[in-house]
Amino acid sequence: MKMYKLAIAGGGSTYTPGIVRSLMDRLEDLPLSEIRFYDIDGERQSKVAVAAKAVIAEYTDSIKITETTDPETAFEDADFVFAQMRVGKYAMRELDEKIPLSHNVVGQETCGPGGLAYGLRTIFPMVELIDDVEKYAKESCWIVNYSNPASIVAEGVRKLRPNAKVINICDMPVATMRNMAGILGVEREDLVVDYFGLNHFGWFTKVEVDGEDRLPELREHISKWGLLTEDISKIDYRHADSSWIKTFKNIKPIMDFFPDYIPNPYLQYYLLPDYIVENSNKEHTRANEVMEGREKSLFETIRKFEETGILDDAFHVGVHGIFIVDVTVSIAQNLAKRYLVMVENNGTIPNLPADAMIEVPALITNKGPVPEYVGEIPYFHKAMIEQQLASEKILVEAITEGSYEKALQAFTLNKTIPSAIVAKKVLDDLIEANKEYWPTLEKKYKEGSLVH
Ligand SMILES: NC(=O)c1ccc[n+]([C@@H]2O[C@H](COP(=O)([O-])OP(=O)(O)OC[C@H]3O[C@@H](n4cnc5c(N)ncnc54)[C@H](O)[C@@H]3O)[C@@H](O)[C@H]2O)c1
Ligand SMILES: O=P(O)(O)OC[C@H]1O[C@H](O[C@H]2[C@H](O)[C@@H](O)[C@@H](O)O[C@@H]2CO)[C@H](O)[C@@H](O)[C@@H]1O
Ligand SMILES: [Mn+2]
Repeated sequence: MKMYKLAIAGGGSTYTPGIVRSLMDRLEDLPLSEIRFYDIDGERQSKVAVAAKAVIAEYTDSIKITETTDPETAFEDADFVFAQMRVGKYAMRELDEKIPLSHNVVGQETCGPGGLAYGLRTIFPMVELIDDVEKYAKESCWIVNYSNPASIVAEGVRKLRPNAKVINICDMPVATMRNMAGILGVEREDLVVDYFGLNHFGWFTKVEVDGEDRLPELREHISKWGLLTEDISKIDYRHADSSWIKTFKNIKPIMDFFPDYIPNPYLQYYLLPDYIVENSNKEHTRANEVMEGREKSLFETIRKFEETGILDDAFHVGVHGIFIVDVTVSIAQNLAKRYLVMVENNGTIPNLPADAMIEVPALITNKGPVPEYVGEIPYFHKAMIEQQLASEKILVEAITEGSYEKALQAFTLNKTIPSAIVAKKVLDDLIEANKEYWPTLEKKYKEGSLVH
């Protein structure tokens, strides 16, 4: 039996113990001889590894476990690398959210200026990770990447390391399908969906169960409750925070306006930005909620385990862990299972640029994802996608060319930002906050006098 060596980059992530539990649940499909936890923050890594090891010990003692901050130790001879780095950690996420909000612009970790800022921090570390993996791991090694902002990361990788074996994935579509399945009273695996867009920027165009169109029923439900089960207590606890409840409820106003397709919940930031800002607490954002919630409870669970040997059932698997393992099993066993992932367009959607990194259904094989033909998309969605795509592509050019003007274009083009004046103010504040992380963005031209 083939045994795999797997490394988790960003091993100190709050998601690590849950992902490890998903891996343990699937050992028959993905037998592991080794798991290596790799992080640039050794202290955080070793604390989180306490929990991850305790989870593994519930299943087996035959997996070699390594914790390291050394890329060679992490990736040598590896078969798979899971990437889940948060460059700048929650401290920078908080600024990505609060700086735009201070200018009355959406403050979000992956959408709008916060996402662009996070992208500017993440592309070069991602390229470094790819280079390390290529240097040390097996030639067949795949990087399965969750690191956000996935859309910008995918574009950066496409441009800077076009031949890298990286598959960029996101759990938002599967989480959305989990809610759809709950509403329809079926299993998520029973849904057959069509979907197109960019990451955190797409639409479900078909939802079928056993060949039957269930979109009309979902439309009807959403028009009353949004994309939540009628009984909110049934919701996955990862999504029980008020911000996630509001997010799933906001599918209702979006579909009241545009009932054709079911939007990815993240479209709220582009279609309802003024409403989102009005309803945001500028002093207490999602980063605070996560630090006070998921992160705090993880470290408390670890402390309790170290003191008492009792491991609370805190490492819920959820769709996040299930999905990354499903994708990996499909690669490892060449199953060609159909999942929504990011791929280079190349004609899948003929009326979008061939070099766009789109999110669509694809068959996941050991040679990578093979996208299913989508066909032309309507003008409204095409126009929205192209605006966002341009913002993300120009941002990547800004990084590679070190260009302030291109960064300003990327911010100005983003639909969450009302004008170039606001774009400049937000960008300048973010440059100041990201001094440690961003490449230098040179100004080619002397600044005009109108903008203060
Ligand atoms: N694509 C998706 O749908 C999806 C879903 C959930 C989370 N995520 C992403 O997963 C990541 C982890 O999220 P989290 O909330 O658990 O964050 P976290 O801060 O708890 O964990 C991230 C870890 O990455 C480490 N790190 C930072 N830079 C690194 C580098 N260059 N090399 C190696 N490690 C590095 C940090 O030290 C930290 O331990 C984030 O990027 C988040 O956006 C993506
Ligand atoms: O605000 P956070 O850190 O809680 O979540 C941000 C991430 O949100 C999405 O992932 C969800 C996922 O949809 C859900 O099923 C579950 O696993 O929790 C995740 C975190 O809430 C999104 O897809 C990611 O890109 C975000 O990083
Ligand atoms: Mn995502």
